[in-house]
Amino acid sequence: MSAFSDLPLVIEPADLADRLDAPELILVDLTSAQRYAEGHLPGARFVDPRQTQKGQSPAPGLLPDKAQLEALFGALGHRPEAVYVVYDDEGGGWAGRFIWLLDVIGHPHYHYLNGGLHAWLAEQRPLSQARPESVGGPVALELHDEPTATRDYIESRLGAADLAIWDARTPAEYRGEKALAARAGHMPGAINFEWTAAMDPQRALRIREDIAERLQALGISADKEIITHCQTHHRSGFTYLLAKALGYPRVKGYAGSWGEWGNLPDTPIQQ
Ligand SMILES: O=S(=O)([O-])[S-]
Repeated sequence: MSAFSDLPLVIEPADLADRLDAPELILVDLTSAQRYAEGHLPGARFVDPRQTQKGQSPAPGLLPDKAQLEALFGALGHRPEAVYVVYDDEGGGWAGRFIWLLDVIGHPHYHYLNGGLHAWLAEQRPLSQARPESVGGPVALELHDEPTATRDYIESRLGAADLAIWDARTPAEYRGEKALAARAGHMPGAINFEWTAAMDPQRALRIREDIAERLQALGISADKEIITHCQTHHRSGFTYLLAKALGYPRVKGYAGSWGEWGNLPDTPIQQ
């Protein structure tokens, strides 16, 4: 049995500190190369957030090629019994996107460190500059479609009573006042709740304690299928993670996000 078996998806620094030596742990740092070099959680392996995206215009947030993912997870020492704990230094965008990737590869054992590096440092916990060795070559992976919404899937579901499209961008992007694509605005019926509004700056960017009620009041609720997006499915990595952490049963990330939707000529858009 794993040392992490009894823990919820979102864990606290003390939970992790007690388990840093667990053999099944793969601790993943999704900050930046510079931040990682300055000091990271002991034993953490750095993943450049760019490795989690395809990186090609106009929709850089699409899933990387399978071979890239097999190399990435091989280097991390991926194995069926591994338990991933992921963190970043921005309140959960890249960490959440990595959790979406774990769902895509069908790996169920993972946790998000609430507040990430900020929460760890706020508790004066130690950092390390030691870099764990890369573990090995590519591992064979099977990719799953269910965690991901495509443009066609979203168009087939628009207007459904049991659908909530969670737009994690800023209100200005949502309203079309700020354009990061050829066409600006939002998907018909989408609900705007910007990702940072779910973080508590007074508690080292941990998830706000009243988040369940706030989302429920907006109609982003557990009885709906949730499809979340931003510009490149980076900010919505966090909202994807959050919906899962709240126990919502049907959650998808739109990897194409606004980079795809807003650059297509014929997708329906509201302002
Ligand atoms: O993907 S993004 O909206 O954070 S640029």
